[in-house]
Amino acid sequence: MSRIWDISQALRSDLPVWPGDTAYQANRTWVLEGGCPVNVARVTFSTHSGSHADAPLHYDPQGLAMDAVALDTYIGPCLLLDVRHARGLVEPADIEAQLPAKVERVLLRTYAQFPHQQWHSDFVAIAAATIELLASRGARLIGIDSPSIDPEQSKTLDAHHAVRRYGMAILEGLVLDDVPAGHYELIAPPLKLSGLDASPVRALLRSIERD
Ligand SMILES: Nc1ccccc1C(=O)C[C@H](N)C(=O)O
Ligand SMILES: [Zn+2]
Ligand SMILES: [Zn+2]
Repeated sequence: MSRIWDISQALRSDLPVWPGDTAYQANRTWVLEGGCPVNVARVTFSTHSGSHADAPLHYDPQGLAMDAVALDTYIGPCLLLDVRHARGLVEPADIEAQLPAKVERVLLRTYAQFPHQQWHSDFVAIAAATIELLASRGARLIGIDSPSIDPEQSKTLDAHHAVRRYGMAILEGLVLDDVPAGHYELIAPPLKLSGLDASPVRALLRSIERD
């Protein structure tokens, strides 16, 4: 019997968001009462809310938008690595020993405890050299529990541009506290948001029955 872990943040009104970005907001537009047969809501949120996928368009003006990316990148075998020892940037030395010769998708756990209630500007990001190492091992997707693979104050977005050079996909804002490091099936397709730069995902990990 396989097990499923939900590694997604809840999208909710007190969701911490990137400084200056759009807060998550939901309003009831139809209320099931007095002859109205349904409840319906309207939501407003940033494309980078919670657990999300970046589209190449986010960091490349000619990049593919969210509705145009290949979906198989977000579904398939992945390796979750525990890099809670990393400080500032996850460097190649932080993961090399745990990295197989070939890997398709890598998720990095940087938090001892995911900060659900408050924004931390000093989150751990990823060095461009680490993206290059992952690409050299065949990685098509890099995921992290931090809100970005680059530091909050970065203007050069070195990790995002390394991802662009290798055509990799990005997941950010994952919640990895409850999942032991190891091999899983990742299921985290983005919404088909036409022409947009990112999308929230319902990210799941499913255990792999090893024979
Ligand atoms: N909302 C923003 C507004 C401005 C600049 C960055 C963000 C981000 O959310 C960072 C993003 N998650 C990233 O892909 O690095
Ligand atoms: Zn993002
Ligand atoms: Zn990003």
